[in-house]
Amino acid sequence: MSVDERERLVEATRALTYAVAVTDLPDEDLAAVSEAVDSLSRALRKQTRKRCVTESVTAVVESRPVVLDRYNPAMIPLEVRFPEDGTAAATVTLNAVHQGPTDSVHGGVSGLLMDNILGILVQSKGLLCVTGTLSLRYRALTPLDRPLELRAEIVDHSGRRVTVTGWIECGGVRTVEATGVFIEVPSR
Ligand SMILES: CCCCCCCC(=O)SCCNC(=O)CCNC(=O)[C@H](O)C(C)(C)COP(=O)(O)OP(=O)(O)OC[C@H]1O[C@@H](n2cnc3c(N)ncnc32)[C@H](O)[C@@H]1OP(=O)(O)O
Repeated sequence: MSVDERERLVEATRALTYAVAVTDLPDEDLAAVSEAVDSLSRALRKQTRKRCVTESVTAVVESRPVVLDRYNPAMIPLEVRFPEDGTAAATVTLNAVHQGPTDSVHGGVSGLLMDNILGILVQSKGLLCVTGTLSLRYRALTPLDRPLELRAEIVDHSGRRVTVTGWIECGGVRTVEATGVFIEVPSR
């Protein structure tokens, strides 16, 4: 499968996930849809790989911007920009698929976004790290269906520890603040 065709399939699957999350069809109509979806799963499983397609670390260091989780329909694709000031930035809009409290983003999903943008900033500097600690402060509910601005900046690098802070803002209101301690690991 070419990469473009894979991306198209992933996009179509995300659209399907959204449709499943919000459909209000009666039960009698859902049975036929379930059968069709099962049949698609069977068709795709005729040939499988062990793990999802991901960006290589080299691509992350060299390409600007980089798109995270482009090929995994269960994850949130994030186009990350790297401004001249050394930070990382991204804009994303979430929908009912990632709903937590009414009309708001699930807190764990905000944590995922923060881990990803903080982590990719560290990797963009050529540092191979894993998340050691991620702390989150939820200052306000993060709305669904509105553009969210994500930001990350490195505040300290001592020994193997890289400390990164970041936040999510919506309409100028900061809803989530994060601090991550990333630990350098030997390259495998
Ligand atoms: C591609 C897009 C970006 C993706 C971003 C997403 C990244 C992730 O989610 S990674 C997955 C989640 N993280 C993990 O699974 C990590 C699991 N943990 C581990 O592998 C290990 O505990 C690891 C590597 C963090 C530390 O183990 P180890 O290599 O033995 O380190 P260790 O010798 O104990 O400590 C090394 C240094 O790190 C510090 N450290 C270790 N663990 C932590 C921690 N959890 N928090 C803060 N500091 C820590 C130590 O204090 C020590 O500091 P110093 O050098 O200043 O004395």
